[in-house]
Amino acid sequence: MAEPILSIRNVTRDFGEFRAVDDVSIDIQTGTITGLIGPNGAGKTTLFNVLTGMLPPTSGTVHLDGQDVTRFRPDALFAMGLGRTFQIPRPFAKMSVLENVMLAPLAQSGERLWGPFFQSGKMRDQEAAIRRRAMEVLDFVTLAPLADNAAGQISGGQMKLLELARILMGDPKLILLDEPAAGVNPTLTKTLIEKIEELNRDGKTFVIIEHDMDFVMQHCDPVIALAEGRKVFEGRAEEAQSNTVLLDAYLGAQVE
Ligand SMILES: Nc1ncnc2c1ncn2[C@@H]1O[C@H](COP(=O)(O)OP(=O)(O)OP(=O)(O)O)[C@@H](O)[C@H]1O
Repeated sequence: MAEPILSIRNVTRDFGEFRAVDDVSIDIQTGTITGLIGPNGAGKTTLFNVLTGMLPPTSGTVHLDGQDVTRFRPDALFAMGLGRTFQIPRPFAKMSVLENVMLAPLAQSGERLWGPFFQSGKMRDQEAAIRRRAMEVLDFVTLAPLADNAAGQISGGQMKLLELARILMGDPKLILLDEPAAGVNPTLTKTLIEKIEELNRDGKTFVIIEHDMDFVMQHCDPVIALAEGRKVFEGRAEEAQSNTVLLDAYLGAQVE
């Protein structure tokens, strides 16, 4: 098998005495849409935060494309092709949808990368190129008609599409989505799924945290489950549904 795009080895993350992620090892294969499931508090978002450099692991390693990126900063990882969205989108509310997208590479790749352009006389050309690219990605995520609207005024589902547009500015090869369908109406969820599948056919790899089991069953393969910080299942979606360890984990979490 080809080298995994992301290799997570024995990752543990403690908050004081509490172990939120416990010795997790996962290989994400290039070209897959992996579903990451598990009851509330299982450690899914914490694992994303470790993978994207927002939190250092207490121990363990993360390799991206074979390179050890453990403790790399989010902007460095974004520049290397790792994009992520958040459970709760947080656009700059007063800025337009287009401006939010135009800011993405500046805010996330850092001045190091873009600084020289802005110091040179090419600034205006550069801004026009960023604007063109931003309109392209807005068009792709179906938000072009809302380009001039304030980002704070669009719906929650549209904000999720806006987040996807922002990370697409970096042309990521690996995209981590945290609950993309949560709180999104069925029409926009359908659009989001179509876009994910189109990007996937184009070669982009996805890891998706999602509670909606229909979504996971239909669109994710493989499925990985965490419970109380540990990996308790890895396999096909159909197998997840009848896995007793996993069912116990969900029932246990409900009882608590
Ligand atoms: N910064 C933090 N400080 C202390 N505890 C934290 C912190 N972040 C997360 N935790 C704890 O770690 C555990 C795992 O949380 P996490 O958000 O990763 O779970 P999750 O699987 O993403 O849950 P959900 O599905 O509800 O989003 C929870 O018990 C949470 O309270």
